[in-house]
Amino acid sequence: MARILRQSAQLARIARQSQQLALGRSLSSTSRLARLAPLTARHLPQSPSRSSPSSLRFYSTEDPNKNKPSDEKESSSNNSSSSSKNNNNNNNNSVPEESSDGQTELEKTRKEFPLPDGWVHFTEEELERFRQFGALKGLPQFMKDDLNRTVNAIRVVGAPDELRELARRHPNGNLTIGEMGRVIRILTKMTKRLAEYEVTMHRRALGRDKDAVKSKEQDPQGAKEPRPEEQEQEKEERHEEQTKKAGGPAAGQAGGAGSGKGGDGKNKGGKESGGPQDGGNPFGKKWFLGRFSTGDLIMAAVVWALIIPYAEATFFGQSKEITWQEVHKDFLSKGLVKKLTVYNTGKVRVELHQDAPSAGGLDPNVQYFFSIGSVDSFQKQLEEAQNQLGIPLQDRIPVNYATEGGMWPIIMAFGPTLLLVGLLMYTTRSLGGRGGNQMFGFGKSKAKMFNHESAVKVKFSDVAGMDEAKAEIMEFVSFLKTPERFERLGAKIPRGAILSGPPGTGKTLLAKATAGESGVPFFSVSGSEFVEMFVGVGSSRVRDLFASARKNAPCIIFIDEIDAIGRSRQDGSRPGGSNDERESTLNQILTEMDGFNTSEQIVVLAGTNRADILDQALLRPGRFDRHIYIDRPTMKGRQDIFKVHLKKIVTKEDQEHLVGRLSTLTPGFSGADIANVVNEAALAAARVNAESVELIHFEQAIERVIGGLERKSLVLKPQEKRTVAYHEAGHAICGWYFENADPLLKVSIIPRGKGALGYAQYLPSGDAYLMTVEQLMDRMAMTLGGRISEELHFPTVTTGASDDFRKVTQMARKMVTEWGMSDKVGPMHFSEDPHQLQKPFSETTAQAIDAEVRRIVDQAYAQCRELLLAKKHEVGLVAEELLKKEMLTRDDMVRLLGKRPFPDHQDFEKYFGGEDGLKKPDGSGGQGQKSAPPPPPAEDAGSPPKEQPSPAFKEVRGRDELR
Ligand SMILES: Nc1ncnc2c1ncn2[C@@H]1O[C@H](COP(=O)(O)OP(=O)(O)OP(=O)(O)O)[C@@H](O)[C@H]1O
Repeated sequence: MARILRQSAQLARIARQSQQLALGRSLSSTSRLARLAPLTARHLPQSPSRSSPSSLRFYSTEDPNKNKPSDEKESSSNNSSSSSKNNNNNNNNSVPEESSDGQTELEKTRKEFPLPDGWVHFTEEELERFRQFGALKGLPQFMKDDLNRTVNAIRVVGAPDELRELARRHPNGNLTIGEMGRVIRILTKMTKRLAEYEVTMHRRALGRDKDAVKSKEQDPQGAKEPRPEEQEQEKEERHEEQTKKAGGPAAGQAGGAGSGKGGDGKNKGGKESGGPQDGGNPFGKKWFLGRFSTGDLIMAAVVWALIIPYAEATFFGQSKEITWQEVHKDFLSKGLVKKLTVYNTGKVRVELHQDAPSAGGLDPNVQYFFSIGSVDSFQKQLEEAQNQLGIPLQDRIPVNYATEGGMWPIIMAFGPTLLLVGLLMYTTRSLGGRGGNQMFGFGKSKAKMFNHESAVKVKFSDVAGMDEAKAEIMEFVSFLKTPERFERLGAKIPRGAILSGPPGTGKTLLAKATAGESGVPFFSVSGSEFVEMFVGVGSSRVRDLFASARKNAPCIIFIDEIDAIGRSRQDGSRPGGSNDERESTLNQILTEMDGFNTSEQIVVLAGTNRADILDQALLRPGRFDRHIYIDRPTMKGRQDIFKVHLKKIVTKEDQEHLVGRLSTLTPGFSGADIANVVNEAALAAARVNAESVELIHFEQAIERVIGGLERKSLVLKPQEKRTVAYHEAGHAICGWYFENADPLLKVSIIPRGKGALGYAQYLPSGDAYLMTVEQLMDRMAMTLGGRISEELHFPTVTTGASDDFRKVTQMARKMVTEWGMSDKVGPMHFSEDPHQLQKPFSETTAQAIDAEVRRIVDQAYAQCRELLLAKKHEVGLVAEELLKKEMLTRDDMVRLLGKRPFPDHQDFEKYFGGEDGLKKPDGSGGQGQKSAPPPPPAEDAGSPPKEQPSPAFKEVRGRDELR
């Protein structure tokens, strides 16, 4: 009961605060909670004992004054009033006093607040006990005040009988969860009633203030010495004012002299702000629940249930530990013991008969207990003692067994569940992100928004070598900047553009530059970020993305790698094709793009390497109206891109010549490759502590980008090295003597990258877009040069030519099936589709194709063998030199073989000094300059068939390929 009353103290405070709120005071719920918490937490460390008192000793169901004569009753009442006043001189709220008509103020007020059904008035003894708790050392003053106010208020308004019954049933505070719920309900009722009471008292006090002010005005001379209560009142006002100054919760209340007995909630300055204007109840159920959520109440109840038992032990448990001998001698032998309760903690509580304290000269307020070793030994001892005392069997002392520390069973039973629920709530909130209205925020778009002022600094000048694409996309910029220019003439602005092309060609860069130029927000998201394992998340993210975009219009949305979601919906037949989640995401994009009108000024750009697999619905006019294909840069484009990136590094090389030479060396390179080469060159220079980046560093970088790292640790056996040298020499001789072969730059037997034991580098004749049959035949013959050289110089052949055969066969097959270069098969195109089960040609055609492919390869073989037989000596020369030097440049070749019998192409002549060595136009450089590599294999699945034969970047594979 004491505990429950303590809770009422909190409730009183809440009620009072509620009243303050109603009067215009602001008191946040956090401060309320902050004030609730110390009530329990601050006092725990002071607990010397944890035993609980028997509530029966403090409370009874009957009013102790009930059977007393009325004058005695009144005096009792008055005594307790005065005692309460003495105990707490701040206790100026609702302390009933005797009125002139003989009725106590308490009785009068009680009449105004008739008890509802099931409510009782607490006895003075019960209330007094509660006040004692307030007087305990260590309790902060504000809590003591609250407690006293609550006691006084409860004294008038009463409390549900259930509360008393609960307290009686559970003196140790071990409530079940169901009972805790009941307590919450009871407390809610009490709070409401207490609040009503305080408001009434407050109104009454206000009325008295007004009267007092009036009488003062009438009798200005009649200032009297203030009564003690008034002095106390003023004292409290001063205290409140100080609190206000210190930023306390009672802000906004004007100070001033008040008169009359009073409620704490009285408006001391006579100035009421925001108070209830009418007679209605400002603390109606709705209001109450609005201020204190169910969560707050449950929290309070849980804290109460878990912590209060300790507080109770601290403040109420005037307990005394005694020994078994004392129990035997002073209690059992005198027959004072009514019951013994054994707790799981090894303590036994001694419950005495009602009249035992007086009979045995004991303090009735002390709870006695003793410790036992084990339950068995205790039972034995007790039995022996009772036998010894000759207590008859029927009068033996009953022994109870109970669990102490009410919180532990609850924690053990409900702790894990509560923890789980708490964790779940926490995760929900923290993952919920903005708004948190969607489960875990999965449905939130992951698009990053760049603000033009901060993040997107890219301009069109940073994007080199794609003039047509830039011009095309410029229109979007003008639309975002000056939409009226287009709308005036009734033109509809394209809603979006698909930027497609091989990887690293600057699609993202172009989109960023568009945002940078137009100066609008830029939402960047990758198609794969819409994909989640949960169905519906993708479309939800699309919705969220477009909703954010609408809020920030005008703006640009850029969806990179849109093929992750925009793949054709008919592709279900393909492995891993049909996917409901992907399709619903795509549908949502289609819907959103239809949903905004052209005046909304949202431009959607999308980047992909696989425009060919996109759904047709995405590509139709009205959605992605523009298709901008961004190819690998041309010679001019590469020069421009090199210029952009060279600006960022320190080099003293002649810019014009450097750019030209590097661009010549890098046909087929994308913008990203070029950026990488420049960066690698700077790193190479830094590695050797060079002052600036030189040409050699660039060429090393190109070689590294193409061929991978040199593998110095890979040591070949002498015979293997010899085979590799003759193999590479075969390629080099072919490249030197076939007219249509690409000019040779370098031949090496230093292993590089993955599996390449040696390689020959050639420079393809510029940006070749077309190839003749002769070029193809020479290239095939040159590719077969390695194996044929092995045949001619060794008794056996090796596995090293496998990759060469693959390339040759592929070229020959394409000549027959795609390029119409076979008379027998004719001008036909049979594309190879690995997913098609049936070939798109008859068996006869298949045989014809096979025969033609074989014929072409045989022809190339014969052509190569003929040359290498004729140049067997030269092959030997080059191979032996290679074995000596491991790497030969074009100069070495000229030295060994003389000038190449055919002129080289223009760019090669210009930047590599033709056959006279690697001289720059100004005469510098020349001898000793390392040559550069060819472009990387141009096998891009998404680009239109640019079926140039892959460059002869030789890979000699090891034996493991056979496994
Ligand atoms: N035309 C260009 N001008 C200047 N730099 C370029 C150009 N193209 C590419 N780059 C460089 O390459 C980098 C990568 O380019 P970007 O990310 O735009 O390629 P992408 O086409 O979007 O590639 P992917 O298709 O793989 O996403 C850029 O950051 C830039 O440094």
